[in-house]
Amino acid sequence: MTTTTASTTRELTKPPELEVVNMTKRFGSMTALDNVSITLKPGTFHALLGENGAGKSTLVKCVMGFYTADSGEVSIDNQPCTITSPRDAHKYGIGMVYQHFTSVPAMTVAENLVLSRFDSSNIIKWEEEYDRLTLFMKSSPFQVDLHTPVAQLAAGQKQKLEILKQLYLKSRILILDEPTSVLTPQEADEVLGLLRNEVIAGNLSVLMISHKFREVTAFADEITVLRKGKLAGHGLVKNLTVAEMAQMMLGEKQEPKQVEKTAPPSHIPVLEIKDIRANKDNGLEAVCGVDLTLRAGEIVGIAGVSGNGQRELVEVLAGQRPATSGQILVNGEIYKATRSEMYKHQIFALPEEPLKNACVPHMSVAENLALRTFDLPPQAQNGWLLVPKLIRQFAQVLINQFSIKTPSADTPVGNLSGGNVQRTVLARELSSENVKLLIAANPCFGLDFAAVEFIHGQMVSARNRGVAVLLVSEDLDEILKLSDRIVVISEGKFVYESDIEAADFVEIGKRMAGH
Ligand SMILES: Nc1ncnc2c1ncn2[C@@H]1O[C@H](COP(=O)(O)OP(=O)(O)OP(=O)(O)O)[C@@H](O)[C@H]1O
Repeated sequence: MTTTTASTTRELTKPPELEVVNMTKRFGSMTALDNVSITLKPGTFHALLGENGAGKSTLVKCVMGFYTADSGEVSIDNQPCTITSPRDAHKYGIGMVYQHFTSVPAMTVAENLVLSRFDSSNIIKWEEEYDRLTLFMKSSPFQVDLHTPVAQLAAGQKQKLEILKQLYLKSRILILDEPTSVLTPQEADEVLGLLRNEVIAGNLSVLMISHKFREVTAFADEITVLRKGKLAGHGLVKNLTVAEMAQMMLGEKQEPKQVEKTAPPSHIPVLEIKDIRANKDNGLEAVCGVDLTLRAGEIVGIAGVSGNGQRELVEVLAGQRPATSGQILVNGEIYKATRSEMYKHQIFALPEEPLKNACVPHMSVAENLALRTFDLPPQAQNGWLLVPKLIRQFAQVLINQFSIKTPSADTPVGNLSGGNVQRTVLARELSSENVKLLIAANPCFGLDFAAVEFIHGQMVSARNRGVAVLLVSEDLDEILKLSDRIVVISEGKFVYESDIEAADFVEIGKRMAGH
């Protein structure tokens, strides 16, 4: 069916069929994608599932022309096509939306849209552009104010802009790589719901990488599952249960193993934050005087939309950013977050963006796993003589225990998939039996469901052993599931606090959105 509307700037023809046939991609001796075929039928919402390292990103990067496949082909409406760059993909109507925003914060929505065009000329006639953009916005499934600088948009609006960019570029096939990881559950539902409406109207096809079964069952028509680089299953969502999808991903049945909290939190304060203030990199205040006491055997969740000061607060606690005023006590002693204090009080931190903040990408998995302990026995003798064999053995235990998918312990950590980098850092930070205070920032970002369950279990077990856990997360569901107490951070201030049983979800959503 072809639909055209004279008053709109969007050509509403049916999207083309995208077919990937027998695609293989190797990295050295490692086969990331092994003879995989997938068909994205016109006007369908298709989810691409798989464990961390299954090959999902490699598949879509081959389709987008970021990588060149070793064999196999892509065809559009049964015509084989050569795609060697995202610009080529765009010619065939294929566009991609990433986990992270790609718009320029200091520029307005209109400027970002015009900038995104591959054919932008050197001279831009703004009046004409605004007329065209206004018409385009009217015909779009959602609207964002054209004159607002991107820096002032909430996360949901920014993600809508990323999608609008693709509609503006007339993409008819949208590839989304975990598009909701930075959104609140309400924002995620809104964005996916609007996309689904476009799919139902026959204006778009969507291929979405996701680890969230809730979103897959609510919005997708069809799934394709990858396992260890191979096609592991395919089917219609309406014919499949979540357990069946999970089984396709893992190759085996997995019963959910929820770790229960065993006792209420103690009254012993471990971390006391008193009127702490800290600046952003640009010198403006990010943390505006916050107070919090975290007790042994307690998980406190700090909820908030990213960019509200939580990253800077975690950096202060982890010794990566100075506080401009205020005081922090750990176990009643003044704490300045030095390495020796962290060691003395057994404080462990899982920062955001672990590849950048907690790993040395060109060093091996084994070396990264040993970063905390390489100079301690038994991995080192006399504090300086490193024993590589023991470092590797120690690494192998953690690789098995945390199911890190890596060709070997000697592979550079920068070559692992996002989820496996995260597992490597978690393995290093959570494996210490002695941890007393754990500070975790978005610990499950990008992890597959089995890994999330495992990490959540580890955090609750740590809590049950008396560890004080500060969980900073943009995933509200995660905070509600794990925390004993919830605090909402907005514009650098704690604007809501409640025991989890008494928490008011509507109020939390409002406070997170800055109301
Ligand atoms: N540039 C690269 N060099 C070497 N190996 C790579 C490279 N990119 C990916 N790999 C490997 O290919 C495999 C598949 O990775 P890919 O990123 O496609 O997985 P994924 O399913 O998207 O995982 P995740 O859910 O963790 O993002 C992994 O084992 C990864 O280590």
